[in-house]
Amino acid sequence: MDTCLQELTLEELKSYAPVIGVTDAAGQKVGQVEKDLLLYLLSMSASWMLAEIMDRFQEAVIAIDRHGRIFYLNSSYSKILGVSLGRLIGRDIRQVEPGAEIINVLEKKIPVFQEKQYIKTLDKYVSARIYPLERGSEFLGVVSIFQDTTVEVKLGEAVAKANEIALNYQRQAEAQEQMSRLEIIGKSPAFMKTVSQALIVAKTEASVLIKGENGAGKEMIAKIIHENSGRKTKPMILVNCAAIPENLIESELFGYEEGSFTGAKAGGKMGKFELANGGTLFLDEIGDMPMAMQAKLLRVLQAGEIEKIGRQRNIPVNVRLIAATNQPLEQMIQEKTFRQDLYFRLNIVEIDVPSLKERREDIGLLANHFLQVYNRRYEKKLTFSHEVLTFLHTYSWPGNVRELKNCMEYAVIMCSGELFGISHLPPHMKQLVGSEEAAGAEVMELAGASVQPVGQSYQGGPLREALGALEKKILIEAIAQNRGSKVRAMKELEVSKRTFYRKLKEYGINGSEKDT
Ligand SMILES: Nc1ncnc2c1ncn2[C@@H]1O[C@H](COP(=O)(O)OP(=O)(O)OP(=O)(O)O)[C@@H](O)[C@H]1O
Repeated sequence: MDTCLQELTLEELKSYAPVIGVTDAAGQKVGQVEKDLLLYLLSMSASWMLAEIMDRFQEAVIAIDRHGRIFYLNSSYSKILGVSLGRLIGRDIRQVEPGAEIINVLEKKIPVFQEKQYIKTLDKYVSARIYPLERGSEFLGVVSIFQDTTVEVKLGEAVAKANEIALNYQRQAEAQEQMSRLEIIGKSPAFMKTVSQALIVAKTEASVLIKGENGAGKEMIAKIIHENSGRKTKPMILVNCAAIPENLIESELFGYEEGSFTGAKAGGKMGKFELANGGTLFLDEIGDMPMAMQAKLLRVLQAGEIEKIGRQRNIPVNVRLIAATNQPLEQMIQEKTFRQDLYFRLNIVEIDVPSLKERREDIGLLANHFLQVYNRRYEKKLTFSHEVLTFLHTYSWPGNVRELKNCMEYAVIMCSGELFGISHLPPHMKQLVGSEEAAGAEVMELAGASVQPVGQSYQGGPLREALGALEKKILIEAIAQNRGSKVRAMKELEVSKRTFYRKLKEYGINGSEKDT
């Protein structure tokens, strides 16, 4: 039978007689051809066409049969992997590319899509789609189609890096701005990292546990968090857990109703939780909170409401909690003096404030700042002598920034001239000048030393004022000798908590607002 070959499909061709007559476009017989030869030629031309098409793809294609033998590769495969096709056809994929994902698909027969796969030997990234090849229920092999995404990935990484740098820069600028607004001094990387962490956590509602030595600036960091949070228009209330007698802590925190106990104030009393409602409650020296109180605090944090003494119904409160400590709470948990459940509730985010000796770059800045502050306050014009500056940089500062601040105030008060020399340092520092202890050693033995008379002669004026000035100096010095710990200074001076904190407030020592 004569036929027009272009119109035949392979399937139709198979049903034809072994010899097929061939006509031209006008229907004229032009010759004949054997069916088998025609079938062969057609199958060749089909696979040749397919290969031609596949070679136009930018994606690399590799196909293996069910035994793992490579039977097809397109030219992008050889370009991306830098291998010649001839060397790979017929080889076992397990030997060519051991560990390749295509081997997993061969074994599991489940498709795999990989976004960013790194090929170490080529230093290239590829994204791949790997499918099992099936005809009906028969498994034939696997095809993997992948793309070289190295340029995109590296570009993406460069953009991410640039963004990170820009973000860091922005964070640093933000940190600087906040620091100057709140008069917080520092430039050391360690301190700047702490400030940056505070700014990040400020935007969240997470409870924060601030750790650091006495006087290192934990309260300052708490202020940064509050001032940069959504609660900044509401109060930040400070509670120094160490300064409140154990029997008063509950009424301080939760308040009481009028007439709820003998001695209760008329009209009752608002507790710190109520005062901080909508804002932030800063619990300083949380390690000093008695165990019974820890349990009550935990209950409040879990329930979001307080039990006011003498009141029937609980009061809902919305308070963000920031706690601070210089004590090893983890060890206290082991010793059963601090509740583990409370620790986890408080320590959603932990921020460490570095001690001053861990950031000596900040000493000069801080010393200068405080000298200017007290020069203005006491109307003086003190400048540092060379020896004092050297000493300040080598001293170990066990009381951290607070000790440095007190030292500056002491010198400005004591110095009658304009040059701040060694003789104007507090006695416990003066005696270290030139000694090895000044150079980084802890002044442990001074912690228990008795307070020395400060040795300033009477300079005129009423006795009441002269005694007041002397009392203030003694308080400052006692705190400095106790490495900034007010609690220890108070015990050493053998005065009641009430008197001690009233005097601190009276003389404006160390921000009396936290000493509730
Ligand atoms: N970076 C700083 N810049 C300026 N002043 C600072 C800085 N750090 C701390 N201070 C000042 O030092 C004193 C002690 O700081 P702060 O009360 O924040 O320390 P603390 O770690 O909370 O102390 P404590 O352990 O006694 O609670 C405060 O008067 C504070 O104003």
